[in-house]
Amino acid sequence: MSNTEEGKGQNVKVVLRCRPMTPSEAAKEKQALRCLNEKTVEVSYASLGKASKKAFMFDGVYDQSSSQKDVFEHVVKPVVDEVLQGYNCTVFAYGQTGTGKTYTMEGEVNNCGSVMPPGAGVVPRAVAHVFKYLEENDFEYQVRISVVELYNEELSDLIASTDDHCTGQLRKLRLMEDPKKGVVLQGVEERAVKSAADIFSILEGTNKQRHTAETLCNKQSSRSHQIFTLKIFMKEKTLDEEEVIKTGQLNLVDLAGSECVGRSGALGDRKKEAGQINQSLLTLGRVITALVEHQPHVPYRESKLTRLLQDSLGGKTKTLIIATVSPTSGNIEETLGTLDYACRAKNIKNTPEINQLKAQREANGVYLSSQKYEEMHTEIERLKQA
Ligand SMILES: Nc1ncnc2c1ncn2[C@@H]1O[C@H](COP(=O)(O)OP(=O)(O)OP(=O)(O)O)[C@@H](O)[C@H]1O
Repeated sequence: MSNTEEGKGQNVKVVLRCRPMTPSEAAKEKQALRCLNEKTVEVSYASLGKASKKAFMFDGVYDQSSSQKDVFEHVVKPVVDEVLQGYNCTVFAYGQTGTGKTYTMEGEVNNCGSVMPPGAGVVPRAVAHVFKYLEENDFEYQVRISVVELYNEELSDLIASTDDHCTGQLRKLRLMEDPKKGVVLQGVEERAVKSAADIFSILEGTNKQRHTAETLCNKQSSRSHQIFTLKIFMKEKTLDEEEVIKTGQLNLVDLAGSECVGRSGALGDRKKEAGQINQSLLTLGRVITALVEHQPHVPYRESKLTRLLQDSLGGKTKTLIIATVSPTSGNIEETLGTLDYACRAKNIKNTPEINQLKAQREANGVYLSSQKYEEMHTEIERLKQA
C-alpha cells in the first residue's frame, strides 16, 4: 500500500490463505485447490457432471506450506507500518468455519515474548512489531487497546468483562453516533498498555472470558466476530525541534464462519435465511456488493459489524482481507463462495487519509493544523492522567 496513493483511492487488498489438510482429510479426500503462482490459485470441481477448473487472482496467495511468520512479514507487517505512519488500518479474516481464521489472526497467543513461537498469529506479531518500533525510537507514545465481541447483534466488551471476575456475564456495549467521531462504542474500555507483555496478559484474560461465556450460553465461536483494536498516539520531535503528533489505529478482526451466510443470503434472499444466519455477516456481503456495483445506497446501518467497520469499507481506512479456505474437494462449494466473495471485495475503493485530517505530509512526518494539534495534545495528556 503506497503513500503516493493517498487521497486518490486505493483498492482493498485481498490475499488468500489455504490451510493444510488434516490427516483424516488426507486419507479420504482429494486436493481441490492448487496455487499456480504467488498470486493465482486454481480450483478443480465438478459442474453438471463435468470436470471444471477455474483460476482466481489475488494480491497474494499463501498455500499449505506458508508459515505464520510468512503471512505476517509479507502481508500484515506493511499494514502495521502504515499505522505507525498515522493511518487507520483494518485486517479482516474471512472464510468458512475451520479454515484457519482464528489460527491466522491469533494463533498461539500464550508464551509470546521477545521470541515469537512459530504458531503466533497476526495479533501477537503486530503487537510485538508496534512496541519494537516505539521502543527503538525515542519519542513519547501512548497505546490503548480494546477487545470487543459481536454475537447475535450484541456487542460485548471482553476487557471490561474480565474485570467482572468470571461472573460469566459479558459487559454489553451500545453503538452511538457521535457528531465529531462518527460511530463510537459507548463506554468501551480502552486499556492503556505499556508493553507487548501487558497486551499478551490482557489477551489471556479476554480469551478465557470468551471461553467461559461460550460454555455458559452454548455459543459457537464460528458465529461470533472478535475485534481487537490498538490505538497509538505518538509525539515526535523533528530535526527543527518542532513537535509532530501522529495517531494510528489498527483493527484486527476475526469474523464469524462464512457458511452462516450461505450464498443465497449474500445475494439478498433475506426471508429464507432470516433467524438462522448471522445478520452482521450477511450485511457485510451486501455492503460489499453495493460498493462494488456503485449502488446509491450502501446498507451499513443494517448491522452492527458494518456500522463499526464502515470506515474500513469505502471509507478512509486502509483495509486488508485475508480470505481463508480449505484445500479439500469436500468443501468445494464453500471454497468457491469464499473465492467469489474475496474477488469481489478487491474492487472496493477506499480513500485513506492520515488521521482523517487534511494533514500536510512532509519529509519528517505529518503536520497538523494548530487547532487539531491542540485537540490531540489535550487528548494525550488526558490519556496519560487516566
Ligand atoms: N495454516 C494452518 N496451518 C496449520 N494448522 C491450521 C492452519 N489453519 C488452520 N489450522 C488448524 O485448523 C483448525 C481450524 O482452524 P481455526 O479454528 O483457526 O478455524 P476458524 O476459521 O477460525 O474456525 P471458526 O470459524 O469455527 O472459528 C485448527 O485446529 C487450526 O490449528
